[in-house]
Amino acid sequence: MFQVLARDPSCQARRGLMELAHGTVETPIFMPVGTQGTVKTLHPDELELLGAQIILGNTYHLWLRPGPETIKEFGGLHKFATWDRPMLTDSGGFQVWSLAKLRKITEEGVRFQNHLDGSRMMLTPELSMEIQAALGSDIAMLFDECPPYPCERKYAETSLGLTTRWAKRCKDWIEKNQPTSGTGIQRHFGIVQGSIWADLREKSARELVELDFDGYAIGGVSVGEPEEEMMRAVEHSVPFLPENKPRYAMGLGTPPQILEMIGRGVDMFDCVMPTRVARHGQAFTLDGPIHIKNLAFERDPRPLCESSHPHVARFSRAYIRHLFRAGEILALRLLSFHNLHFFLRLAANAREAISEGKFPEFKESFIRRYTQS
Ligand SMILES: CNc1nc2cc3c(cc2[nH]1)N=C(N)NC3
Repeated sequence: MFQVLARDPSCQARRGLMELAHGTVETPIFMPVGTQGTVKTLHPDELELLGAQIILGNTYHLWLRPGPETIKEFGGLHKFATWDRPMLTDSGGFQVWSLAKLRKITEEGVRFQNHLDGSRMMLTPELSMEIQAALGSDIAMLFDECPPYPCERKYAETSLGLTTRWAKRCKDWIEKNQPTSGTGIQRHFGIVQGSIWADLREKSARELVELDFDGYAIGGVSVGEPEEEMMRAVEHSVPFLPENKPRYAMGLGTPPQILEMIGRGVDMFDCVMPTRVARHGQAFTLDGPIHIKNLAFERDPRPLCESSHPHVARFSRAYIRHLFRAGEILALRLLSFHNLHFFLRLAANAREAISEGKFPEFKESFIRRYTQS
């Protein structure tokens, strides 16, 4: 399922290939987030034009609406959304934590109030696996418990025990029901927890590796902790994860954070930032982010960035600023397209640099230029 093609000689960065049911994914990879079955404002053809290899969907959102029955009737999420490349679905653990109200965590699962209509619901490891099988994603995330940041050590310790026991229940469900779901074998990734404690991160990683999954995510990061805590959580987890399996840092991050993580041996990333900040007028450039509403761009004839995709580079900053201030939907689409292209190119350039054995130099020069302005 995963093959390491090249390792940078002076850091932990590696280049790899993931063979999935809907195609091959090169790593390091950035995965656009398509929470409700769409990457906001963009058509699947545009995602292909961007070179997106794999996108994310969310079990929690799609379970609540339109519901797994509808999606199953269309043959799974790929057919429903007409996206025929790989998809990864998150398990709902984090979304219940971050979105639902009145959460109650029990050994059985998480009881909560649906954030759409307030109805009481219960998500369990088995149900999360069942929903993801119905979605037919290429990679399904295990159902985990996400400790808030900050939290007491005791809480983190108890929580990671629950995450491991839930991982075992997911594994039992998979072995009993291995969903080929008509769209080929679905892979499953465990999620390492343990919050900010190195020994708990090690314990969580070892327990998940013992259960043996197709890949491993580092969870409990990008939940409001300081950047150095995020880096340490990865440094304390990666050494206990198998070299020959993909590693996925969930929910992050900025371009510099992604490069720092690649240098620490992380292969996969997802973040809503590129598309979310686009809807607020922020565009990423090699000289750092710009806010298109800024008066400075009123007559600026240049494209958003020198590395912009032709699909967007044909428009001046002045024109996009006008559209954005006029509330034109095209502004949101152009900025979303541009920002995703920026993140996808960052990953593609990182892959090249790793193959050339020059990743540290690439990382340093990118971050220097990106942060100097
Ligand atoms: C935006 N930050 C973020 N941190 C995350 C952490 C997790 C996650 C999603 C995240 N997104 N999904 C999980 N199932 N568990 C851990």
